[in-house]
Amino acid sequence: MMSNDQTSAIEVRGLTRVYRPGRRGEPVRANDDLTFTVTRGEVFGLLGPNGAGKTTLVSQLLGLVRPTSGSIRVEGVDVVSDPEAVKAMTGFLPQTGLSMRLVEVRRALHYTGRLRGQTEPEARRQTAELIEELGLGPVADRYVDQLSGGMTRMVNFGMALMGRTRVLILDEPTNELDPRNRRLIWDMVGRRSASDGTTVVLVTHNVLEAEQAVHRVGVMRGGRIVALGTPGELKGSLAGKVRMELLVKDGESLRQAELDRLGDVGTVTSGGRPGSYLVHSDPESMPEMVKAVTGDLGMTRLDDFRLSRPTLEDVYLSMDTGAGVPAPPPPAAVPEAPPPAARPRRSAGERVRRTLVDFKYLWLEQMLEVRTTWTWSLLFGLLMPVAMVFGLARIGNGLDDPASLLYIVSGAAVFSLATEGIATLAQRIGVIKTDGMMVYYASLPIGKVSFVAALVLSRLLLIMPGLVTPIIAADLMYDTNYVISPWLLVVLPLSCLALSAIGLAIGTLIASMDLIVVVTNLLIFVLLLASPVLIPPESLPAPLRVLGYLLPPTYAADALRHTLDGTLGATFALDLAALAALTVIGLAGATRWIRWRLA
Ligand SMILES: Nc1ncnc2c1ncn2[C@@H]1O[C@H](COP(=O)(O)OP(=O)(O)OP(=O)(O)O)[C@@H](O)[C@H]1O
Repeated sequence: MMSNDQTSAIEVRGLTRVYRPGRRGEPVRANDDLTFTVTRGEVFGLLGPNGAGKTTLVSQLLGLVRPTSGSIRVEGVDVVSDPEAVKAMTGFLPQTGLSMRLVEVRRALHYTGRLRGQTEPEARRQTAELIEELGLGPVADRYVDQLSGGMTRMVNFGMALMGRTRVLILDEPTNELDPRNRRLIWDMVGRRSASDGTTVVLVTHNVLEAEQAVHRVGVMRGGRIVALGTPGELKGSLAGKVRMELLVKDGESLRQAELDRLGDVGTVTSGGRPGSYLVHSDPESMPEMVKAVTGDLGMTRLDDFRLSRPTLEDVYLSMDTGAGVPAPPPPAAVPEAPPPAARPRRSAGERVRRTLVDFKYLWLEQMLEVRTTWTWSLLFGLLMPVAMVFGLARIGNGLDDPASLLYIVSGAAVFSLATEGIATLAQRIGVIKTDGMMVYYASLPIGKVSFVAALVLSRLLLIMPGLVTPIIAADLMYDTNYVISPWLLVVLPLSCLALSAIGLAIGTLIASMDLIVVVTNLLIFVLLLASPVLIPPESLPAPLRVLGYLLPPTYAADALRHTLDGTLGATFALDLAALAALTVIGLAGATRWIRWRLA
């Protein structure tokens, strides 16, 4: 989509990211003045211990985390000013928290392709190819969340490949995989880079395997790149050395005197697990080294020892302990970046079409996820409101009095709507945020409008039965004499929309899932206790009456009641206006507040 006449696909300059955890926490410099380039078609590995800043770096490459200072260009496009363009050309495999877990493997791949802008035939073709290539045939029609951890990872890897993007960012792609599948992943990464010219940035802890797969490695520590080069160049610091690996029996450790003795003949580092040590020395010192091990330590203390040439893992481990760190090479000379390629403007028609396609697949995904909870939804949507009508029959003058009946029916309908719409939608957003699924959605080139619309409309179908069943139930059992006005067609969906928008806004605004649950339950509780939804306001004490009119569901219940008894006057118009305003404020706010950038 964009072209850059330089050969560099990714240019990072002076990139720094400081996190400021809480009010009292010390600022954390997760990335500290990083400067490097990744050439087009290169497989670039990022290695480093936990907390080195690798995930922060890849999140910044995707525009999900905003840099504190410095710049990133992907294919000539500035990530900060145009993250959407970067997402459109980047496939991403996050470390955790992928969505599409409650749909089948085939759909997860297909929908991801469509959300990345593929046409229907392209998405189908690539889905079939990847199922074949990744060996997912036997599980293609199973739900992703029913697969083993390793299989899920394979599916997630396939999702990252959908759309044939120019850049792939893979955060620990081989986690949880067996050796055969690890090999398969590395082979596929190699093929994409060699034949399609795909640029790959991959984070891995698997140094030995990375050595086979990557062209260049950046080793990170404490937010900085402490070594950068090809595996061969990095091993240069240990070139000509002999490597001896020692494994002491039963995970015991060497005593200080023994470490000192080995230290006389070479550099000793930890082998990365208990009782394992690496000694690197000059070939001339080899006889002395063997003597130190077999004579001084004694074979009875050893489980194993072997001599070999150093590997990239040795370089990595030696850096990890601080011993033998190769001096970081000076920052690569980055050529002056060309001005960002002009982003071809999409026509308005094309933008609308894309938004609708995104909406369709996000909505389908949401609707299909509901399959897993349909029994509960059915129970809630159909039985609970009916049960409420009869449970509330003693309020006021009971169900035999038409005025009282209307209050109870519309109150029960709106109460059930508020529970489903406000509480479950807020909690759904909370789960999406806290489970890290937002990372997945935010990494796709989709708009927030389609995302929000798909969420709301998928819930709308679920909550509508809760609104309609008490009306029908009461009509079947009592002679209600409702006025069936066409306004019902406005009031029912508008009430659902308004209360869903409130749920969405609550879920979006509150950061903690626990707090979302408390707030939504509290809202429902207050609604029950103090609202003219269920009881005529005149029978309530004044403070409760006022409180009731502060609650949005009151307007929904009031509008419903007026529609059913045909009193469509000024109060009714006011109710509709309040519901419309709540819808607009809730949806516009949620679209604005949903954090597409994570930090
Ligand atoms: N949202 C955040 N708020 C505050 N600190 C953060 C945040 N995200 C990361 N950090 C801190 O930034 C540092 C780098 O974290 P990062 O996740 O980038 O490391 P990593 O190299 O990917 O680690 P791992 O290999 O364990 O995934 C760590 O000290 C971490 O605690």
